[in-house]
Amino acid sequence: GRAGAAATRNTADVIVIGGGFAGVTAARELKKAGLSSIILEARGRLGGRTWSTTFAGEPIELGGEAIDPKQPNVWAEAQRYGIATTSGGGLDSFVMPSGSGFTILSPGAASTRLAQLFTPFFDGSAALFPNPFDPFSGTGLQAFDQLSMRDRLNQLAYAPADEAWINGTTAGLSGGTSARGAYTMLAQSWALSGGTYEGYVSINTYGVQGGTAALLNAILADSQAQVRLNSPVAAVTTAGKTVTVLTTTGAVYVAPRVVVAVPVNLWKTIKFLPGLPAEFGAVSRAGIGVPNSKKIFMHVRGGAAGAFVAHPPEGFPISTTVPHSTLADGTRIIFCFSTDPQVTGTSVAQMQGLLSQLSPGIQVLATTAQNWGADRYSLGGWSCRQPGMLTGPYRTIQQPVGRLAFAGSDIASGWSGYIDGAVESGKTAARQVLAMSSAGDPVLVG
Ligand SMILES: Cc1cc2nc3c(=O)[nH]c(=O)nc-3n(C[C@H](O)[C@H](O)[C@H](O)COP(=O)(O)OP(=O)(O)OC[C@H]3O[C@@H](n4cnc5c(N)ncnc54)[C@H](O)[C@@H]3O)c2cc1C
Repeated sequence: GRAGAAATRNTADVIVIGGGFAGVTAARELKKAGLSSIILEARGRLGGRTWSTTFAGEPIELGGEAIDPKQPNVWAEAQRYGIATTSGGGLDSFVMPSGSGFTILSPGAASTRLAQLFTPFFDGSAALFPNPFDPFSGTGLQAFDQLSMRDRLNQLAYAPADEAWINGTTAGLSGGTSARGAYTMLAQSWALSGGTYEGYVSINTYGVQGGTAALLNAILADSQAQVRLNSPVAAVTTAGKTVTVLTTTGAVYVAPRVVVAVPVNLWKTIKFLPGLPAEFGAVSRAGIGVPNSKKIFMHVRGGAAGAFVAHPPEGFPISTTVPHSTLADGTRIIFCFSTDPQVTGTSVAQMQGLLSQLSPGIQVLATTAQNWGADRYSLGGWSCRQPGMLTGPYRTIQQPVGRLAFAGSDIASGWSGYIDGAVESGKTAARQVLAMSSAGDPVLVG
């Protein structure tokens, strides 16, 4: 009847909560297996922590950007849909810590020393992660997982001038201080990169032609999912064979199975009935997406360092700084990261003050930034597990609970913290959904 027809519109074989790479990939994998899905996305756009937009007339990515052949899940998606990759232009110099300031070096000289300094940091990574796509494959993981990146720096007792070259990277990845991020997080990325500094830095070489949105949209089209934007989920209730999903706007969706593909940091904001195992709430409250995380784009002119990469030390208000593109008039677009609560990224004067220290004479013309830490639908930036998480609750939070499967780069087995991890986890969640028994499920029409 009429009431039944109205109810079925909000029904599919699977409800996918969250329309980032993890959720969209899960929907596509489910479609391949013959299951329909509805994607409920809180924002007015898909993509989550990837966001293709423009700045100074150029295409930019305010979130995740680079993909690499060493990241097999996302690379395969680009190949599957015939989406080409891009790579950046030339590089003039590296700007590195020196005394209380900075020095401008040739890329070759700086890279050689960076490799020398980083290599001992990662000694033993291959034993910890012999199969780097299975984070539990190694021996001795338990003890190493208790270490923060700061603990590891301290173990190696670098001379202060040496440590300053690499602690900006460990602090930036950790979300502000090297004491926050787990050493095993970076050790696993290193192992995934083939165990060399060159392999590790090369993962930032390639972008996606047409932006990450082009890749996401290709996967989405294949999923044939219905997409409901502006649909933040407030509650997920399982009763018998039915999961009922309620949005903050009062819409109700029902399905026999659900994929929860929101950031881990958002789990604590959704009311799950019955409640999830304690590990889920504990990790969500502690956080995997790093706090205060910002990506800042700047349109600049001139400067002594030319097109430069900078690695400011821990405590400097911005971290890694990278050239993006050169415009026809010779001005440049560059970007940097910051986890300093005092840095907004939207103040030209503030960025001018900081960049002048890196590349004297540089002129900042305009900026734009995204604060992922403050964003209510990410509550954090890139993923970085904290000490003890991998060998503690991580296995549990990768598993389904009843009719709910969980997805997201934050809980990936391989490249957690990367688009690749989101794609991997979407595939895993779809497999988990397919493995859930369908015996006695309600027959859904629609
Ligand atoms: C600044 C920055 C730079 C990065 N750089 C790179 C890079 O160069 N290369 C790389 O590979 N990775 C990079 N990453 C990481 C990469 O962007 C992420 O790992 C990946 O995009 C995460 O995808 P996801 O689907 O797991 O989560 P998300 O993209 O966060 O998707 C989750 C979705 O859930 C939605 N949502 C949240 N709450 C709700 C709710 N209650 N109801 C419904 N929907 C909800 C969100 O709006 C979002 O769309 C970067 C990340 C950041 C922040």
